[in-house]
Amino acid sequence: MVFNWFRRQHNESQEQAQDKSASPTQVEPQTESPVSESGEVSSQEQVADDYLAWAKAAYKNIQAKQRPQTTTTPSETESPTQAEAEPQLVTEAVAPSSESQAIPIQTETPQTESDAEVAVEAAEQALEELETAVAAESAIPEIVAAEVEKVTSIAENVPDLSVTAETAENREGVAQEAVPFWARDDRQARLQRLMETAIQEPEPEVRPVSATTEPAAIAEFADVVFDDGFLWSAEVLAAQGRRPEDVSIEEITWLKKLRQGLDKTRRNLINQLKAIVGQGPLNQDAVMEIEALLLQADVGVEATDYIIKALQSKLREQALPPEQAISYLKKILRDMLEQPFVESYKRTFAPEKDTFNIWVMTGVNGAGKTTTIGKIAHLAVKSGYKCLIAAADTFRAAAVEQVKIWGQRSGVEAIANPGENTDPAAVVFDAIAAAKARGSELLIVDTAGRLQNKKNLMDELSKIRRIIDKKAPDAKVEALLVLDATLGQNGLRQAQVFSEAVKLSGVVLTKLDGTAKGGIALAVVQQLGLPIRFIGAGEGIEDLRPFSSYEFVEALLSG
Ligand SMILES: Nc1nc2c(ncn2[C@@H]2O[C@H](COP(=O)(O)OP(=O)(O)OP(=O)(O)O)[C@@H](O)[C@H]2O)c(=O)[nH]1
Repeated sequence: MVFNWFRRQHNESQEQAQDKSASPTQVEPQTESPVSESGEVSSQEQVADDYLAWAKAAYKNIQAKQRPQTTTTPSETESPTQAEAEPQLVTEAVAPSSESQAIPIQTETPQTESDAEVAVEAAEQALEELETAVAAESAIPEIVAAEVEKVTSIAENVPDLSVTAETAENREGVAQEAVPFWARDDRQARLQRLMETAIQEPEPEVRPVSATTEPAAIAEFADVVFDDGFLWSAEVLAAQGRRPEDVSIEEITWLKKLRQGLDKTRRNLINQLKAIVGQGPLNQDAVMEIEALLLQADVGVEATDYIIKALQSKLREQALPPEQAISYLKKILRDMLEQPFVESYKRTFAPEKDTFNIWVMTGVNGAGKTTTIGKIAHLAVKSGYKCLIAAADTFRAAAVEQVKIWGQRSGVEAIANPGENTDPAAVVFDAIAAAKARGSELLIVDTAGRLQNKKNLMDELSKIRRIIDKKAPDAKVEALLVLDATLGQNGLRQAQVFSEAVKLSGVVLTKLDGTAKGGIALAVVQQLGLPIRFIGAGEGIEDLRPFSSYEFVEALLSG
């Protein structure tokens, strides 16, 4: 059952999800007692205990999901080389991505695992080639020698490689019979050298699975200390009604990253806001202070006015302690971010399964368009979609190369037109034909982001649209604007131009990591009326996720 990263649920329930008006990311959070099912308002300690229990359960499940990869014992059907190599290389808990530090209890990152697997495969292949060479009637000494050399050099270069004496002897035994007499002495000497150099490791020691991954120990977790980021992420997921058994380490890692990314914006906002809103109805000074804070975070004038009015009217009605005032502020922000869904836009933004979806990506150069295309392609592949990229930013030759590289990273082919300054619409034409021929479900179209001339931009985008309408009239077409969050209010002006040139389905906000201008998300929604569809918080392939107003606001305002 594939997890759909766009819908944040397993694909099995996609059909039902389409009927629902709210996606899981928009589930109204249970602000009082997120985990308790009794309906009673729990005490804060009880709530904290519930979250902790949830975090432990999630941790247990994450560990359990990783365990099958980590405790593999060699099966009888495996070749001696595999059987000997695996226990040695893969006995520690394995983190699914390079971000293994996201797991609160540190485990060894198995960096050597894939290297070694590749090396074992290479050695196997080289030995096979050697056997083939020596078995061939026509084999000549030079070929045999070259093959032996190859095996030897692989073994020399990979100290962990468990090509053991037995393996080499077995191979040799098989090969010896087939070796013509004239090759034997030379080969014998070289194989001897191979064995001497390849046997680097003693008998592989199968280390016991650590106590914390044993079922009994998992159940307890009494002395597990979760880091703050893990607990916060668990709390955010639990509050949205997620179940511990459905949560993956990638989701936790992403939330930690988002929170970390918004750290600068949050630190500038939260303490001062708490101090101000905790003093009862807002006087003129308090209003000005909040205004300054929000404007500094690039929330924008209109959005700031709206927030202050909403906050003020609530605080006039009722004096709230700081925590509750912040909770109310969070609700105001969430409602603002959700506003586009109330009137104009569908909440869920995911490629429809078994349908031809075309997503046209727009944005100025440098906004992170190429990177975003690669990340979305990666999400699509992970979610089980057949995906293709159209490299239609033909304005810059480097853009085509970049998008191809990102395509390779995500395992998605990029259709490009050789030659400089080719017609982007022609690339789209070819890409649609290729996508149809291959039964692709999602075609992501890169476009040039020339802003210097609005007319050019409009012409180019409308030409692409015309081709799409003609070649794929039944396709479900969306257009996304990629916007660099670090540009703050300047980015809004760009967004304005693009939204006049093409009907946008939403915005991808990139580079939220490390900016103090995270409030720009609110300005985009408030001033342009566009929903945020994805957010990027890093340069890595995993550093982009569908936008969730709840998660964003929590990351922005949780103390
Ligand atoms: N920190 C950070 N950097 C990002 C993010 N997204 C993209 N970048 C970086 O921004 C730079 C520009 O990204 P590109 O994807 O090449 O931008 P583009 O819009 O395609 O621009 P051109 O390649 O000039 O057409 C690269 O160095 C990316 O690594 C993000 O979410 N966080």
